[in-house]
Amino acid sequence: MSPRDGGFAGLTAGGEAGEGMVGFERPFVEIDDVSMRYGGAEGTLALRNTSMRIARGEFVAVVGPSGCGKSTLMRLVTGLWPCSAGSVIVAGKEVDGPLSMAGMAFQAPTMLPWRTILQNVMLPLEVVEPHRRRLRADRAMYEEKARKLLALVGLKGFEHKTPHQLSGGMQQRASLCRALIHDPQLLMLDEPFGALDVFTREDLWVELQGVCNILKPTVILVTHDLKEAVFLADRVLIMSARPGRIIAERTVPFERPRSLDITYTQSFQELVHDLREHISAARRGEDLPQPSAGQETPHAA
Ligand SMILES: Nc1ncnc2c1ncn2[C@@H]1O[C@H](COP(=O)(O)OP(=O)(O)OP(=O)(O)O)[C@@H](O)[C@H]1O
Repeated sequence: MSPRDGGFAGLTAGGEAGEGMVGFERPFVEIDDVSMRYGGAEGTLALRNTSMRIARGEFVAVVGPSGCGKSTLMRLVTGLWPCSAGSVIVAGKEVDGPLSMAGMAFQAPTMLPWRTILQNVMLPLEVVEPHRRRLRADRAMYEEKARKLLALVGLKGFEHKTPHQLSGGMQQRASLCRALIHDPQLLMLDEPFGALDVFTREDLWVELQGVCNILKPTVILVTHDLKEAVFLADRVLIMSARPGRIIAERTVPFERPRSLDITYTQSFQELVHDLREHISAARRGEDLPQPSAGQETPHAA
């Protein structure tokens, strides 16, 4: 994003790591034969020989039994932890430390209680270069961008409230804005709506879909909610029980934009049911047959 683009232009796909990558067609995220063990040789093997490919701009959901290594995968992709074996490559570069091009949102919105919502949303700009430098030069433009993001998720008028003056759902909306404020090319969402009631959650699916339609980031969403995975994703990856690896995937065939009405259709429910069967089998330590040819995608690892 350029500080001279007036702010809202920054609400479209792009960003520093994309510059000079015209014609960049290799997968945006490449995870090759990754294993991860916590706590040394005798520790917990969280992931074993996991591989996947994610295309630029693709929205991928990762589902699997509890404790199978989904959050671990997120940590490896964002560079918060190094992998024990294998490689993680994002935008053509091996990940060897925290990725500044990633925006993250987790189950708990973790807003700083003494800062206003606007200040919380702008927080990444104070720590992520080159925005930190640019923020000093053009604070008004970045503030405008934060306001526009907040308006996009229905928080216009709440900019100067503090987090405790907002509901859980409103805080989660603000945390999505915070994840998006530095124009991330990669959006990592780890159970972002897990703590919310079903109505708020569904509202936020629609809002997230709308935001992604404008910003077009590459998204990896970890979720236990299979409806959420099918509603939001282009492709759903299913992990085995720990040590986790991808055992199956499903391409989601529904056109965008999707309305919540599709969640009541037979084809939607069949896909959710199919995912549930895979996860039940994974919990029992079984692998179901791989997808038929029509369901495979070119990004499959
Ligand atoms: N910091 C850590 N130190 C040691 N072990 C860890 C650490 N973080 C996770 N683990 C272990 O690694 C395994 C995978 O954990 P992870 O949090 O990645 O799973 P998950 O699929 O995200 O779980 P859930 O669905 O329950 O959120 C678990 O057995 C967990 O106990």
